[in-house]
Amino acid sequence: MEKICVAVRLRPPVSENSSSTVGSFWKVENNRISLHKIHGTPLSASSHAFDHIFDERSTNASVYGLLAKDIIHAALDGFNGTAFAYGQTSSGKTFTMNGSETDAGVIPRAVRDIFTTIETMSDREFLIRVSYMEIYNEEINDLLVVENQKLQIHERLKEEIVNSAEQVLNLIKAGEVNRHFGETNMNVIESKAKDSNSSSDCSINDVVRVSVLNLVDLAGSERIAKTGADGVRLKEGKYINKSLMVLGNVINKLSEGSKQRGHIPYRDSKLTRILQPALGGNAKTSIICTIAPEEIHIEETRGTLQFASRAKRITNCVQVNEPTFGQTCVLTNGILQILTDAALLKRQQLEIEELRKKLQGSHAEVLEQQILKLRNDLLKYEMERGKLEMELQEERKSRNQWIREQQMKVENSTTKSCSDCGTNGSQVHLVYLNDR
Ligand SMILES: Nc1ncnc2c1ncn2[C@@H]1O[C@H](COP(=O)(O)OP(=O)(O)OP(=O)(O)O)[C@@H](O)[C@H]1O
Repeated sequence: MEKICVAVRLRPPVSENSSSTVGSFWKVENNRISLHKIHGTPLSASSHAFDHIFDERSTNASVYGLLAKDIIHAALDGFNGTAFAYGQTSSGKTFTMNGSETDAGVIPRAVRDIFTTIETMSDREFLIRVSYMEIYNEEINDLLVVENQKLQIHERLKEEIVNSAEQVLNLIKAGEVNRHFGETNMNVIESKAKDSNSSSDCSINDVVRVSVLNLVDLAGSERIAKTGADGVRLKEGKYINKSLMVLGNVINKLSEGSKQRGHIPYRDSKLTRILQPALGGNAKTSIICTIAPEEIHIEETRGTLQFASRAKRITNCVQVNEPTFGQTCVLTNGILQILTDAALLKRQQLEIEELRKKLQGSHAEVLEQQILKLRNDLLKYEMERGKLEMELQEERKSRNQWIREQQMKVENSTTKSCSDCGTNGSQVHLVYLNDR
């Protein structure tokens, strides 16, 4: 059992003067953030402690080091991992996940870290697959394939096999063009110990570890209220809010004690279905909640801090994704399942049945083709035979005709020369005919 790691990051004020003209401000002390009255005491109801708090001077490097690095390294060891940013619009989610020109965010740092770490892990070989998608208006769009739009949760996203950080970053850049709002970036990491061919038995070295790493940049949670959106934006806001509302509900439920919690509504939104392993499931998870320091955002910030406090109470059940004795892992659409003995047996029976059907099918097909070929050959021979028979009859006719002519000639000449030589005319015919 492992608690979700939750941090809060305060972005710098938009204008230098904005914080000095207000009556209250957020103060960061160690791992605690509190709302203070100017020249006054902290408001006790607005004081929260988290795993980490990053003030306005923090860098993406420090956020990555304290919040994401462990998850990325654990993913390379076979654990599922998720890191996502949550917060109101313009509070710094994209700055944290993607970064800026001068300060790369969690995603590019993670991608680079994955490949540099793999270099050092000389005892294992890795297969890294990347998919990149967004959830927009409660629909899943594949950002790597423009035609793959409005996918169902069970439909496969394109997974690109990659072998360098640059390749992944280029894919993200290309996918960015197709993007609307909220998105999920998913890396599937598969690894196997090297030199595992020593025995024909399934040794521990043959075990493949498959882990899924989700790096998620969520949309802002309050578009309708703050932007006065209408039309398409209103629809977007409605769906984005639905995803985030369900995410809030799931976190609320999970934060309650296991006895009270009851049904967890993961299935109520695409986002929570995808994040299910990260929330109360088998994954190491970090959430970075971004907040704005300005007084006009105090209510939103309170909401974000409440979300963060609840998330902090969630425990996940984290285990490495490799089959233990009697178990096998299968990966379907990025969701990893570990099969028990019974499930494995059933699966194998189905596979055998399927193979048998295929085998029977293919055998019958081969026989049918052979029969068809034999039939064709037979037909061909019969036609040839008919043709030859006709030719033979023609031949016989013309020979008989020729024989008759020769007989007549012979008879004539015999009558004429019989008295000269006394030769038997029929003998000449026979020899001639045999020579033709
Ligand atoms: N920690 C930070 N340090 C410096 N600048 C920041 C920081 N956080 C945010 N900013 C700046 O604040 C602005 C808004 O941030 P950002 O776009 O990341 O917000 P967001 O939460 O992703 O918004 P949205 O929900 O609209 O996508 C950007 O100009 C960004 O560069």
